[in-house]
Amino acid sequence: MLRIGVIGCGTIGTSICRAVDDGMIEAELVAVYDRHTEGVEKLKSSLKNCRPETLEVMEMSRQIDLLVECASQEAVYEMIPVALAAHCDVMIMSVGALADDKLHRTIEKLAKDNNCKVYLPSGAIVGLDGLKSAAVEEIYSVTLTTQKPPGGLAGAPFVIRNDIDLDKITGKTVLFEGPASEAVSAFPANVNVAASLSLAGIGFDKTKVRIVANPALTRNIHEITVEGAFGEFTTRVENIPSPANPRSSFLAPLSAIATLKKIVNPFQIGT
Ligand SMILES: NC(=O)C1=CN([C@@H]2O[C@H](COP(=O)(O)OP(=O)(O)OC[C@H]3O[C@@H](n4cnc5c(N)ncnc54)[C@H](OP(=O)(O)O)[C@@H]3O)[C@@H](O)[C@H]2O)C=CC1
Ligand SMILES: O=C([O-])CC(=O)C(=O)O
Repeated sequence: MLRIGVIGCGTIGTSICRAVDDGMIEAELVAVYDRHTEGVEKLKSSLKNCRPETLEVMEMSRQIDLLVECASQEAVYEMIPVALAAHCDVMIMSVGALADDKLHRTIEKLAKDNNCKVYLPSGAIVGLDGLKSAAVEEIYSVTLTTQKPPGGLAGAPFVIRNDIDLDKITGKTVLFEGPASEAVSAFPANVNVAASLSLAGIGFDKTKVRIVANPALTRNIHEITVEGAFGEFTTRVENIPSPANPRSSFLAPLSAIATLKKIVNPFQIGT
């Protein structure tokens, strides 16, 4: 059975561990880790069947087949190279870290040298399947417009740096417009999806991102428009925010669980 370790015991990590615990994913949950000991203990005590150890990445990687990162972009730098060097496959949720070309190339080389896979779930967006197919031929443009209730953008470096008082926003306001390369560091906990889009399509510099604070919303909306030799498509998802972390949409942990189910399933459905 696939042996997994989970880094980050927050919203997504907890959902993944519970899905393994409930038998929804046929895997063994060997270890978990978070920089907050109380988060780890809370998660472990909520599990009915699994008894994971608490292990740091080096020790964890010796005992698992797949490391699941659901912590932060910083954790991708710290832990993914370590796991790949120890011959573990990896799944990355904080995909925005891969906008750093040096890190991207390091991860790609380690994965190839150690014969490992790097899984990037679709996360909170829909349409990556179509984009991947379309990208076989020329893509002319990819645009992501993300709208969140202002509270869902709290703590973003862009908001802090520009001294934006999110409580004072009374109407739909465009906060950011620019390339995905800038968006993922300006809003590291909000538009990791822009990184997945960039990697599946035309790269971080050409993928355009617009981030909108909209106090009229209770949902996180991601709208994607792709134009290319194939024609044009638009997808729009209205995501219910995760109750424990309004920055992350509920679809994100579901996507992580679906990816793990795909890894252990002999049938590989979809592009
Ligand atoms: N690809 C996608 O579509 C999506 C990606 N995401 C990303 O997935 C990641 C997880 O999201 P979510 O579960 O909602 O986040 P949470 O904040 O709920 O949980 C993350 C946990 O990991 C901890 N953590 C962060 N960095 C480290 C580290 N270097 N070492 C150990 N522990 C660490 C956090 O601590 P602390 O609170 O101190 O940071 C926190 O306890 C985030 O980066 C998020 O932006 C989220 C939604 C969609
Ligand atoms: O969950 C979402 O809506 C998207 C998100 O936070 C991210 O991509 O980082």
